[in-house]
Amino acid sequence: MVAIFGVGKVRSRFLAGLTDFRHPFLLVVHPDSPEDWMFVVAAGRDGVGVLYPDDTVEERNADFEVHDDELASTRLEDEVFPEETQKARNQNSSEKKPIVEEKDYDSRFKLSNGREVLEEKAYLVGVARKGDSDDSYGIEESLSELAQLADTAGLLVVDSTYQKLATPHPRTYIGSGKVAEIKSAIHAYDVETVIFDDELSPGQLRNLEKAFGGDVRVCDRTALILDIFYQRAATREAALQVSLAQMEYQLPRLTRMWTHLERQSGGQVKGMGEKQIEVDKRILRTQIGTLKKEIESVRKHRKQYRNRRTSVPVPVVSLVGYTNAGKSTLLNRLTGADVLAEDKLFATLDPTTRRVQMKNGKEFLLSDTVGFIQKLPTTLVAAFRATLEEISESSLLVHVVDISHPLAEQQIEAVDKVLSELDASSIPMLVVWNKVDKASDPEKIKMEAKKNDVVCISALTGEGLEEFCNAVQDKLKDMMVWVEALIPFDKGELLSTIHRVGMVERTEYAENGTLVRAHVPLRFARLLTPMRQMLVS
Ligand SMILES: Nc1nc2c(ncn2[C@@H]2O[C@H](COP(=O)(O)OP(=O)(O)OP(=O)(O)O)[C@@H](O)[C@H]2O)c(=O)[nH]1
Ligand SMILES: [Mg+2]
Repeated sequence: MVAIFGVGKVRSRFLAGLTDFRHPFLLVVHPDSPEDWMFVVAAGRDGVGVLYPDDTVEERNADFEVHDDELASTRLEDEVFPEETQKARNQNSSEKKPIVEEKDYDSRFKLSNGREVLEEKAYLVGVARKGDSDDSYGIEESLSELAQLADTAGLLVVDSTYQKLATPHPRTYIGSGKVAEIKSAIHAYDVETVIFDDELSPGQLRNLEKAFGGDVRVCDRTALILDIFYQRAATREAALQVSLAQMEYQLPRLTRMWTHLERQSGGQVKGMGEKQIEVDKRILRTQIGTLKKEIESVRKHRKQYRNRRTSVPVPVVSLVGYTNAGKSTLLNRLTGADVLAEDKLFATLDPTTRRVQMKNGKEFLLSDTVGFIQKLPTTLVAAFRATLEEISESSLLVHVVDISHPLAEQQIEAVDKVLSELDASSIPMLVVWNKVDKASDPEKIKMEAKKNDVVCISALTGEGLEEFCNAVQDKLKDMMVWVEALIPFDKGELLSTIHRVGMVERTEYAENGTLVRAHVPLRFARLLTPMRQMLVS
């Protein structure tokens, strides 16, 4: 039997993510002798690590640094594992001494966007599949997006390369000639991290690290996106979802950590690897189970909240679209909300819903959601199911497109693909071309938009926003039903709700109430059934 004693943050050169060296860890102690901690398990982007008290200090110094002084300033973990963190604090408050000494690579940390990040040199590698259709993201565009992701994660991209292949190499993803070429580039640029544009298998990751040798780390697009999500998760729900996605990604990759450790220690830990991998996997599976349960309870809570909200018949409109398309800017512009909007990928992780009040008194709820990207890791889509349910239960989707982007068409396709994965393709959709102010030929774009039943806007300058709200109303009206009802005079509030959420065509005062003819949301029409019957009788 073991007891999970502390939760905090860990710094590790190969366990932690590329740039943000802080990852949650669990300190597992023996209940009979709590001073003898048994092991620390830490979930970092490059694997899940386990550190034992018997490990030599050299080994720990090489790969694992734990800073218990960071426990005091942990925000995310406070929210993820509040109780455990508290216990860890109590445990550590008496002896503030770090387990291992601080290493000198602190000098390599830089401040970026108010965060402490290590600007590592990264080299990007992609594979162009022979026979891929021309209308998908091209390899150069995909690599330039990968560079943007790397930049968002705080890395310094020094160069990139790609290879045309019919199918990726099963052992090393790229051919041996390309491996040699990258190896030279690693030496020439002093590269610390090589990032592949597609998800690599655990075996490919291992073989590539071996081939590049030294301290060079290999990671893939999925790990990079997971790291960005990890850096940006600011709420408990987002943190839970990202942790789950990270752990599911790491589970099959656990072996890598052990081979790495064996290599680092010159084979001293050989033999214990196999057994420990099983222990580690079991711990990780238990953790995954706990996280799933927590996320399920968040999902239930969210559903209850949604049900409560839908009892008020205001339609919910969700903004969907490629990352960086301008969804949050549009929400802010229309509602005066203060959602973070910036020129970085995945600025928004949590849905924010605000009421939009139009000039004519009509209103709807507008929800901002997490952006999509091509090659979106499936583990992330699965982990973010609770958040994304917001989308699948809305009355209308507004697909925000950055029309000034050279690959706008491919981005639209990528978004449609994710929406169909979420079973949301059947929800009515309004397409909005945003950033028209930035387009090279705005007039041409606007003409094109008219032909395609698309609204052109600039969330930044405010151009086209009235037209946008009218288009939303028109779409919502298409989903309403026609009712004629006699509302008794003592139900005045019902009449004002009809005006607020429906489209009133006519009202007439009769002897025993107000006669209303209007388009109203279906749910609301049901509420009016007795008053509709009054009219018939
Ligand atoms: N020129 C121009 N820039 C815009 C417009 N709308 C948004 N932007 C900029 O585009 C960048 C991304 O905007 P966000 O609103 O954060 O995009 P988002 O779709 O919410 O992105 P994620 O949250 O990452 O999915 C910001 O730098 C905005 O200032 C626009 O209409 N014109
Ligand atoms: Mg956003």
